Amino acid sequence: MWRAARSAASTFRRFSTAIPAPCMVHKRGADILHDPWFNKDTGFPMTERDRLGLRGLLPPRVISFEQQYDRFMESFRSLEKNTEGQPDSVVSLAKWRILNRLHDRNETLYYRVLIDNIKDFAPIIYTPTVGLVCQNYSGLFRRPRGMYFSAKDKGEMMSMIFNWPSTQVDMIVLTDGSRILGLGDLGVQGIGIPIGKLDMYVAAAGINPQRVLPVMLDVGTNNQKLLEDPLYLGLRQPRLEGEEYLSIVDEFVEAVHARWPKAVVQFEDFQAKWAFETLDRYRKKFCMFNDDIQGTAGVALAGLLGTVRAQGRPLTDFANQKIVVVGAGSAGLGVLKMALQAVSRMGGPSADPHFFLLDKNGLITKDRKDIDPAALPFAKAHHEIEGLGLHEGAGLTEVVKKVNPHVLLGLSGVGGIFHEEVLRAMRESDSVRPAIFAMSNPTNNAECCPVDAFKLAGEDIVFASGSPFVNVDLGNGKIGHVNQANNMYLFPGIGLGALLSGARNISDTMLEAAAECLASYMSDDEIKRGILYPSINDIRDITAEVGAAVLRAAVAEDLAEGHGDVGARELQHMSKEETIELVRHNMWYPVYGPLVHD
Ligand SMILES: NC(=O)C1=CN([C@@H]2O[C@H](COP(=O)(O)OP(=O)(O)OC[C@H]3O[C@@H](n4cnc5c(N)ncnc54)[C@H](O)[C@@H]3O)[C@@H](O)[C@H]2O)C=CC1
Ligand SMILES: CC(=O)C(=O)O
Ligand SMILES: [Mg+2]
Repeated sequence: MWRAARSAASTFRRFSTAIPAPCMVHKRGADILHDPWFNKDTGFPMTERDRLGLRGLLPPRVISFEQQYDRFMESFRSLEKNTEGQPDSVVSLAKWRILNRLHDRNETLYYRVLIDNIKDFAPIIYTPTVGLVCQNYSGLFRRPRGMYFSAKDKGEMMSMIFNWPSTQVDMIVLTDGSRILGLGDLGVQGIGIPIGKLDMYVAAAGINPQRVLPVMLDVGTNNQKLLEDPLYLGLRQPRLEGEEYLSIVDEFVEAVHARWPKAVVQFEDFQAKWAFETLDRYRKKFCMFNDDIQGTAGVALAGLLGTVRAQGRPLTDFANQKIVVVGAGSAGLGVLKMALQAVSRMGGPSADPHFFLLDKNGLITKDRKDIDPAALPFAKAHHEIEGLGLHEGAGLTEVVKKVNPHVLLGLSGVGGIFHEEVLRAMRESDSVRPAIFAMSNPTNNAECCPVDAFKLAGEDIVFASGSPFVNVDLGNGKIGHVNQANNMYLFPGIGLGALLSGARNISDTMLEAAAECLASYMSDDEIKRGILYPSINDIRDITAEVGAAVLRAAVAEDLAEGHGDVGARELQHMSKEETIELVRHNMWYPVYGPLVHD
């Protein structure tokens, strides 16, 4: 098992400074064993046991990293076997617990098993299981991870930020818990999302785990069930609104930038109104982005461009694609905004995109009363739809039947909304490869499952979901490929590229560069087979490419101030290959480093 894992690991090792600089430790004895960053469990060599006061605190035999790795994987496989036949949620939480215990105990081993087994473990530490973990957080809570700033901390955040033990923080993922995946307002329990996203940062972008900070901004919750739960761990008050809310976010971002002025901040799973408002408020002021609006947009655009290639059409044909987007929240609107920019680039300012946007009240038109200003650019005018027999508020089935779209894309959070009639209607699509993107998370919130999609919409479709599903056996040796259209393919590279360029802020051009890089990663042969995104096993490789593309875009726009030893001028003179090498070289890789000098 180790041998196989090691060969995958050797791919990663190429990108890293294989032997870490000697890392000396100021702690002694049990304090080292209780510090997951330094702890090697039974792997401490005798010299370190002698000199760090560890003798007698461990059983005498020294076990190698490889043996520890194999032992963990064996326990994991036994757990899988022993929980066979139990409900999915029980099995998933048991798997999460065993990984979380390792995370608490020994970070080096944890991140190594995570990196080497990312395909198996991403669904546990990330979507879908992370959703279940958030829902059950109060019961699962054993020890804290990350930082919690609450409305009660107003006026104190500047000093609180110095309670964080690491001297340097590079990457922060921040949530207020108001829209966790498609699960709604989970209050303080949403902390699981920043933790999972940052685990992906370590695995995919090689951000040093000592330099990441998951943050929960607890401004209350409107989830009545949580407010009534005696074990709920967050503030038991309704959410702050308006200026009161913004003053809390303002205070937090000021505190963070006072201590770590160059940290990149990713806003995650904020309800739409605050997602847009905070992005607007901060994006020109410091290096931040909103993953749900901007990361998702890039991943969706890359997939949409892939569907044009899958039809055997030139990319410029993107401007002619009829795309029905279901869900007009932070993700759906982010996707359409980026798609509109792409259409304008391809077809010029007079380009006329064929986008149809629906929310819970149906098709959005300019006749909509109290229309969300962010949805207005995508609202259909009467003359654009009267020929199709469509109207304000038309339902999804009617829209699909009358539009015959090339693409049906769901970011609604509503499980099963692409029901039988909708999927059957996609058979009449004007595309030779109709595309169905059921992007909502977690699994139960997907707009449809791939088995239904291939069965009802036809075997020639291209399919993508936000959470992982297995490929579909279509019989006769044919496979219906299931893509995972998830922002995990971009946010690690956006964050890493922004960090290593020392970008003052994250521009649209940097985000476009990320999307284009992902779009061009796939070969024509893969695209023809309906494979739009790389295997998650290649996530470090794709992240290196995306990170370098983002970095080059920051340099080209004169936003890069440099990072560490590499200044802005040096970045300007780097070739494409050199930027990729720089990014790879900066990726942290988990190996036990010596804790004492020879
Ligand atoms: N695959 C990925 O990478 C990502 C997936 N998502 C998923 O997208 C979903 C939505 O996220 P946000 O846009 O942030 O949420 P949101 O709450 O801002 O927006 C949801 C939208 O769906 C609409 N909607 C609700 N019920 C509907 C119905 N029956 N028919 C049509 N539209 C309906 C709402 O009116 C709203 O416009 C979530 O499930 C989230 O997990 C979000 C970001 C990234
Ligand atoms: C993937 C993600 O960011 C979401 O579902 O919110
Ligand atoms: Mg999200």
